[in-house]
Amino acid sequence: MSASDRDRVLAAAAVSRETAAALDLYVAQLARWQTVKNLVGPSTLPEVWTRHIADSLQLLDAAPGATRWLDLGSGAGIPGLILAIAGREARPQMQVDLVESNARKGAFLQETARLTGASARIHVSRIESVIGRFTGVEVVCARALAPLPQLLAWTAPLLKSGTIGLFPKGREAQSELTAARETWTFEADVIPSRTDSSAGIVRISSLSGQLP
Ligand SMILES: C[S@@+](CC[C@H](N)C(=O)[O-])C[C@H]1O[C@@H](n2cnc3c(N)ncnc32)[C@H](O)[C@@H]1O
Repeated sequence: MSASDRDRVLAAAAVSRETAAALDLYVAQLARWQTVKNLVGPSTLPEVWTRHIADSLQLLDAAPGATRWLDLGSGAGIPGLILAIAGREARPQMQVDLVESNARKGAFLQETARLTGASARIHVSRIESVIGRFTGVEVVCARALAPLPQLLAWTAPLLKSGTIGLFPKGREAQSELTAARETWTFEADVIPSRTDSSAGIVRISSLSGQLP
């Protein structure tokens, strides 16, 4: 891990010392669990501040003021737990639900949420089993989980009720949008990623129905 990456990311996020300490704790937990549980791609760990933390934090600006978040397929808490740790400083009502089916990742999320004091609720479950339980969600997000048509199939009831979808994507963003439009009607824009010039955040709103 590069100390300068850390300092740059924290300065850009303009977080307090308390939030910085909680993010440091998250990074320490990730490094500790990674040695035995392999939570993230090993090659990404040295770049954790840019590849995971900054990549997650940029979602906050894609949904200004939103405080009720749902993160699907959270893995090691990316982006959901990072948003729960850092988002509450500017948004005291911040509450993030995280859905992750893998038990060892779920255990990491439970322990790290507790240690960091994050306002996160962890659901160690399959998305299909729990997605119908969530109400009042302002933003649903998912990184590196599934192609856009599958994400929309899972989240359609929320997106039809006014929830915004934020889905970080790589070069495949446009082709996945085209594929999704074969089935769904929605408004979308692609916000350029601040951490990867070839990537973007697909923002979906106003999903209005499944075409016949
Ligand atoms: C490639 S990882 C991405 C993790 C994290 N979002 C990230 O960007 O690093 C996908 C995660 O989704 C979880 N997952 C896949 N299908 C799922 C499902 N149907 N329900 C819940 N979790 C699922 C996997 O266990 C895995 O941790």
